[in-house]
Amino acid sequence: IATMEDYDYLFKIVLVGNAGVGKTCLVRRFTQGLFPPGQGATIGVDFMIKTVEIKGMKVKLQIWDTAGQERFRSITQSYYRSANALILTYDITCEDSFRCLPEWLREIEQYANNQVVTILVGNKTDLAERREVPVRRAEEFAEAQSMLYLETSAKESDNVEKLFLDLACELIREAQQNTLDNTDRAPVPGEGKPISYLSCCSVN
Ligand SMILES: Nc1nc2c(ncn2[C@@H]2O[C@H](COP(=O)(O)OP(=O)(O)OP(=O)(O)O)[C@@H](O)[C@H]2O)c(=O)[nH]1
Repeated sequence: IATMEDYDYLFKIVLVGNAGVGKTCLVRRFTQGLFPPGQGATIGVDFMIKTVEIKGMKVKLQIWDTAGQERFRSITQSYYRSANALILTYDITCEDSFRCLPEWLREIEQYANNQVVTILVGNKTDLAERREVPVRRAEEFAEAQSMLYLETSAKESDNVEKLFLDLACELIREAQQNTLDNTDRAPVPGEGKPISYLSCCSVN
C-alpha cells in the first residue's frame, strides 16, 4: 500500500534561549508573516507548522517554541530529545542573554540527540544602537562550538526566512548524507533522491 505523504521531508525544529529574546516573534514572523504587539511570555511550549519548498522538494517544518523562563525548564527539556535542529537564541541588546549561552549548551548536551544541528541566532538587529554583544564575539563563540551563526530581526523581518531555509537545507543535506552512508549498494537509477541534490543548499 502506497503512503500518500504530502511532503518529502519532515523536520522538527526547537527554539531555546532566555525569556524575552524574541523566540515567539521569530516563529510568528516566519509562519504568519507578522510581528505581534504585546506578545506575552510563552507558557511551556507552543507549536507551529510551515511547509516550504526547496529545490522542488516539500519540506514540512514542525516548529516548537519553548518558554525561556526558568520555571518551565523541566517541561521544555523533554522537547529536546526528538529535535532535528535547535535554534539557540539570544538578544544582541542583552549581554545577559549571551552570557547564559553556555548554560543552554549544557542543557542541549544533556537532553538533545547528539546528531542535532544547532544554529546560534542573535535577534533584534533593528536595535543596533543598543547593541551589547559585538558580532565578532558571537561569531567566535559559535565557531568554537561548531554552530552555525546568524543575526536576525523578527521586527524588521531581517534574515528570518533565511534562518529557517538555511536550517532546512542543512537538515536535508544531513538526511541525504545519512541515507548515502547507510546504502551499501549503488543506488538504482530512478530510486530515491538524485545525488545531485546534495549540492543544492548553498543558500547565501
Ligand atoms: N525591537 C525588536 N523587538 C523584538 C524583536 N523580537 C522580539 N522583540 C520583542 O521582545 C519581546 C519578547 O519577545 P518574545 O518573542 O515574546 O520573546 P520570547 O523569547 O519568546 O520570550 P519567552 O516566551 O518568555 O521565552 C517582545 O516585547 C517583542 O516585541 C526584534 O526583532 N526587534
